[in-house]
This record gives sequence, C-alpha cells and structure tokens, in this order.
Amino acid sequence: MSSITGAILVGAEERQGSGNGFEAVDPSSGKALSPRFAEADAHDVADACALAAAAFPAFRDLPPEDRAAFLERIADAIAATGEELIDRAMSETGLPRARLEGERGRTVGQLRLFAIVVREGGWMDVTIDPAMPDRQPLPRPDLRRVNMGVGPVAVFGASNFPLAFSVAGGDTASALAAGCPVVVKGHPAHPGTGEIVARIIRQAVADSGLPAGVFSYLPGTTNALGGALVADPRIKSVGFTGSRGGGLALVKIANARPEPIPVFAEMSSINPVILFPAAAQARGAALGTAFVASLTQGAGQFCTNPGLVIALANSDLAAFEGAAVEALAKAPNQHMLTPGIHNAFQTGVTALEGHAAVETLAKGPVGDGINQASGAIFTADADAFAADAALSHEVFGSSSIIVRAPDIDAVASLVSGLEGQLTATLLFDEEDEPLVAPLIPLLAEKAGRILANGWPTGVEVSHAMVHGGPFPATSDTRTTSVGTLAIQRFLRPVCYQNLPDRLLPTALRNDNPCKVARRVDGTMQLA
Ligand SMILES: NC(=O)C1=CN([C@@H]2O[C@H](COP(=O)(O)OP(=O)(O)OC[C@H]3O[C@@H](n4cnc5c(N)ncnc54)[C@H](O)[C@@H]3O)[C@@H](O)[C@H]2O)C=CC1
Ligand SMILES: O=C(O)CCC(=O)C(=O)O
Repeated sequence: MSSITGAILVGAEERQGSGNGFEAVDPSSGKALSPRFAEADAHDVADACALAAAAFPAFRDLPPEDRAAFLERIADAIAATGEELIDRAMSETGLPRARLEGERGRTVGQLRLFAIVVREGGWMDVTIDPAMPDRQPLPRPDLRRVNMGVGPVAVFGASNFPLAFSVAGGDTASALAAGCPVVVKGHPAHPGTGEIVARIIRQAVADSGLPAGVFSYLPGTTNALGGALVADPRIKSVGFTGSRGGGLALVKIANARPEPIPVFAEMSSINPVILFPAAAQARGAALGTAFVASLTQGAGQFCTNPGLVIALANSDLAAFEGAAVEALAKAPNQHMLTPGIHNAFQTGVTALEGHAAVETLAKGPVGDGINQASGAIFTADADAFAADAALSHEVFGSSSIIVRAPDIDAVASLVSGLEGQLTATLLFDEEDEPLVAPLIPLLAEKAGRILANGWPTGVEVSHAMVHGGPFPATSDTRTTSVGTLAIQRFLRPVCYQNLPDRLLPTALRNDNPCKVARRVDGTMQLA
C-alpha cells in the first residue's frame, strides 16, 4: 500500500486541508499523478510553528548522543526505503533511477555525517575563560560560552534535488543537528516524494520519544504559504534553495518582520570556468568534451552548472569549441523537472539566440517529448559580454556562453565584473601558472569554492566543503548549505558569567560531562 496520502503533517497530526488541493505532474508525460495533495494554509503554518516552538527547549537540550541517534534513525529508514521512493521520485521529476539512487545515498550519508558531528561536539565551540579574581587592576569574571540552536527553522525544499536538498536534505539535517525543530515547506513539484520522506522523519521523532513538534511537513503551491511560514514569529531562521526571485522574496519578508531573521538562500550562479592557453593547446578537445558532460548532466539543472567559459581568443580555443560542439550533438535529450523550469530555460535560450552580440555555437538534439530541452552553447566577445549584465544571468539548464578574451587582463577584468558565484573553475597546465596565480585572490572574492582542473557539478559532502558564495549565489556569504559547516547557520553563542557549576548547561560544567574538546583560558584541551 502506498504511504502517500496527500496529507499535511503537522507534528503527529494528519490533515487533509480545506481547498481542492493539487497534483504532482509527471514531466515526461504531462500527466497528473494521484493522489491529490492538500494545500497547507496559514492555519497549518501557525499550528506547526506553535508545536515547533513548544518542542524547541527539549530538543535543544537533548544530549548530543540522543540527537545523533535520532539523525541516524532517519538515515537508516531512508536507506531502507525500497522502490516506492525511487519510483515516485522518478515519476515526479523525470530524473533517472541511477541519479535518484545516488541522491538517496547522499541524503543518508549527510544525515550520518551530521550525527558524527553532533557526537563530536566541536559545533558547540565550548570556550571557558576561568575567573581571575586577583587580576589587577580589575578581576576577571568566570566566562563560559557555548553554541546552541536558534529555534525553529523553516526549510524550503529544492525542485532539482528531490532528496538531498529537500525534506530530509542538507538544510533539515543541519538544523536538526543544531537542535532546531524544522517546518518544511515541500516543493510542489515532488509532493509524493516529500511525503514519503516526511513520514519517515515523523516516525523517527515518535520512535525517539521526542516532542511531535520537532518536525512538520506543509505541502503547497502558493507563495502565501511560504510567506506565512517565514513571517511566523516562532520561526528563527530559514534555509532555501531555488530561484533568485523566490529567495529574495523570502529575504524581504524576513527583514520586514518585527523581529528580522536570517535567510540562508542559495539562489543563482553561472559558475565561471577559465580556460588557460597551455591547457587549451595541450588538451583542448578533451576539455571540450568534459565541459559538455558537466553542462548537460541532469539536463543542466544544477546550481553548479558551468554557465560561462572564459578563454583567450587564440587558435587553441578551436579544439575546445569543436569538441564541445561534437559532444553536444550527441548529448541525450532530457526532460526538465517542471513545465515552469522548461519554459524559463526556453525563454533564456531564445533571448540569447536573438541577442545581437551573441553567436549560437551549438544546439543539442531536439527531442520529440514534452518538457525536453536541448542544450545550447553560445559565444560572445569580452566587450559584448561585459556591456550587457543580462548575459551573465543564470539560465537554469544546459546553457553556457564561451567568452573570448583578447588577453589575460581582459580575463581579469571580466572576472572583476562578475556577480558572486558558488564556484569558479581554473583549467590550466603548469606553464599557465604565472597567469593563474594573480587571478586566485580575485576569484576568492567572487566565489565560495575554487576548483583546479575539475568541473563544478557534483558537490562533495564533507567538513571542508563550501557550497555558498557572495550574492546572488547566496543571500548570506558567510556560510555553506552543503557540508558540516552548514550547522553554524542555525546556532547562536551564549555566554554565562559567574554561574555556579550546577546551574550551567551540561557542556560547560567543570567535569566536562559531554566529553568535548574545549578552549580553556585560550588553550585547546582535548576531551
Ligand atoms: N540556482 C539554483 O540552485 C536553483 C535555481 N532554480 C531556479 O528557480 C526556477 C524555478 O524553480 P523552483 O525550484 O520552483 O524555484 P522557486 O524559487 O520558484 O521555488 C522554490 C520554493 O520557494 C517557494 N517560493 C518561490 N517564490 C516564493 C515567494 N515569492 N514567496 C514564498 N514562497 C516562494 C516555492 O513555492 C517553492 O517551494 C528555475 O527555473 C531556476 O531558474 C531552481 C532550482 C535550483
Ligand atoms: O552539484 C551539486 O551536487 C549540488 C547542486 C546544488 O546545490 C543545486 O543544484 O542546487
């Protein structure tokens, strides 16, 4: 029996909503998928947020071991989902089985990684400056600092990663790891996939003996729903992956609240790739082929998609471009995630095709199905690209512009003119290094991750990863939405001055009952 009922999950309660609801659509056929999903409204938002606020103190103060075990319980249950999850995600997104199975593995892996992080305790950053009663001219008080969860977090699932960036994705995993209850606004493009995962989290909440408000799932299509969630005074932070317009709308709502809150929105990036001359000469064709593989992966529906190549306009570029044209002609035509995303892609590509200063270098094969997008590669010269800001806007999908720069100064000037990016990629050989080195500090100002001789798609979930970057890549450049640093988004530091040991939070007590590494009087002490 299917575990998908179309319900709104407000803590332990299931609701059917009052309106007509909505259906998921299979992007490969355009057909609606049953069942109908309830449309959550402001009433559901208020109830979910009230429950989350009530659950917060107990969840925040849960011993790290118990919170880690809760994350592992969710991970184990997602890992054990059989075909139903993958089949439903395939129907709702058009993504292939292997990709979704990989994404399930990544989702499980990141939950387990956060469990390790929670147990290890470094996230608390326990810092103790012991009292110095005899210090002259003034004594120093006893000061003890620890990080703790900020409160309930609103999470907006992404359309393009129905598992790893959705209901139990990185935002949810890092918020739960930080001790924050989560209210998910599910993405309307994959509500069934969302519900299966939401039910798993809800069951883990119950099996772990946690208050039901630790997790709620609100399916819905309206902006009013997302707006009400961000505006609710009990929500203390927001995680979002999606469009620039959507992310900015939520930032505006969050800033207009009587109590403004942070929004961690990952929005738009064209991920510049810089091709240096020696690399172009030595292996231009191989790089051109690899470029198209990265560009067309998942129909280009990655925020890390390489939407811009900057190269020196010399004869060696021909091999790169020629191989890219050949590879694009063979690239499989893929369904895009939703009719809306497909339309946005077509609009973006049509605008570039019609742009007076842009030449269409190659188009991929045209499919005969609906919502299918053929990839597109354009070229422009450096002055034309720099003269029109629209050319550096994200076209979400397999679309990229190769910009031909006359010399390395023009490359630097193009980089300086770019908006903030998630990634910047350098393709170079050893002989190129004198040209590469001066660009690295410039790129570090622009991007959250700088890669040498690789491709930006496919983000490792690890401790050192930064999947963030200056605006508009994200709305808050100080952190990441992938990797363990993501937990910091949902923490705040609290300092306790001169409290008796018995009244301190457990992690700050003298005998270190949480067994965490601590900085005491400026020196790190291992547990
Ligand atoms: N850079 C990236 O990582 C991604 C970019 N996109 C871009 O977003 C476009 C649309 O795709 P979606 O994934 O549907 O993104 P979206 O930004 O339209 O929607 C994401 C979520 O935010 C909600 N939302 C959007 N605008 C809102 C508003 N004004 N108020 C309240 N809630 C709002 C939606 O209901 C949905 O749950 C794509 O064509 C593409 O341009 C999409 C996915 C990832
Ligand atoms: O490339 C990846 O693995 C992550 C991409 C991503 O964050 C996105 O497309 O939203």
